[in-house]
Amino acid sequence: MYSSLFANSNFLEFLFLVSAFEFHSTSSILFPPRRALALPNQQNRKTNVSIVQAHGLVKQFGTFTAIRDITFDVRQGEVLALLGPNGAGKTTTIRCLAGILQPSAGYAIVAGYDVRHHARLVRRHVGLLTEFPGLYGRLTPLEYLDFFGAMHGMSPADRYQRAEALLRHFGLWEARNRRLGQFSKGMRQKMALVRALLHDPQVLFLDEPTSALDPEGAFQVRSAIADLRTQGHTIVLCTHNLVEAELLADRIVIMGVGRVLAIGTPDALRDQVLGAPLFTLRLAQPLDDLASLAGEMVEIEAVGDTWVRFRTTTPETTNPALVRRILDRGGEIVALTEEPRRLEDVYLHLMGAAV
Ligand SMILES: Nc1ncnc2c1ncn2[C@@H]1O[C@H](COP(=O)(O)OP(=O)(O)OP(=O)(O)O)[C@@H](O)[C@H]1O
Repeated sequence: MYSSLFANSNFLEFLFLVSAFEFHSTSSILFPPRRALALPNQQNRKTNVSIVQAHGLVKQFGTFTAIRDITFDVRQGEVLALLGPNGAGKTTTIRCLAGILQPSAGYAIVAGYDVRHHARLVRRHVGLLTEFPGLYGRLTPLEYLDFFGAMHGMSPADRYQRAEALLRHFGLWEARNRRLGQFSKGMRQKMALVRALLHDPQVLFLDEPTSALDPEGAFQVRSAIADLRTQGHTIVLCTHNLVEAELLADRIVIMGVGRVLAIGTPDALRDQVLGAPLFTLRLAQPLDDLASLAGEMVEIEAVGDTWVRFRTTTPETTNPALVRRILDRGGEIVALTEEPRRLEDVYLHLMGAAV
């Protein structure tokens, strides 16, 4: 019976919150009071301060090593996406960072606290949205949030004020008197986001927040995350959706099974894995010295009578100069297009190399 309880993600989430509450209720004298509530429309700023630092994290389950040598940081106000195949260790990584799993080796500092030695403090300062969040279907949104706000040690006035602000922000205020059991999946996921944000956490961990949703629900939740990003929330997002990662994340960590393969902005990953931007220039008529003419300015990948495909790291200055040169020689340009360098190609390339 206990094993089935522990296997239930709702129960784990409940433990997560209760343990945060226990700490708060016994230690409020030792630690400073909560920060003033930040309303959802307040603008936060991006800074270079690392609010999440993972150094050589390892997690073993018995003899099985789920993650090894995981190292990255997340700056304040940054959205970092963890991308990787099934079983790569994304959930294990964020569970270690959220203070739910004890790392087997390495260390991590989250919101100023060591996850190994101050897991409860870490849990108090982070919000976690699990892949399949459970809601209590018989409660209304306000009852539900009031319950979890109390768990976090918030006063009744704070609980109501914060719940109202968040429900309004996420377009759920009109549904405040409906039971959660009547909510659509998109609404439920937004409620789970509201709950994760209720105690104004410094870092938000979102584990595949759109994976179980239909396109409309996924759009709603993605928009909500984009809003949070605009406001400067610090977010770690696990996803399988490359478009979502590119849309929402400042930087992306690509994981192979149990380890980090690459980290960077989408453009930096493209440059790193696929090389410099690639362009194709097409002419109306053949131009005799096209290859030598272009070859002096750019790195040619392929060339024909009426076209040339080339790379350059400085397209802003090099491409106009190349165009001028071709026109001066009497060439007639039909098109100059940039070849798409898709994040999917980066991902597949890295997965192929990692096998
Ligand atoms: N409690 C556990 N006990 C034993 N093995 C576990 C446990 N939790 C996770 N694992 C294993 O660790 C590995 C990484 O799992 P994890 O859930 O972190 O991957 P993931 O990248 O989140 O996968 P997915 O994309 O499928 O959600 C998997 O092989 C998984 O079976």
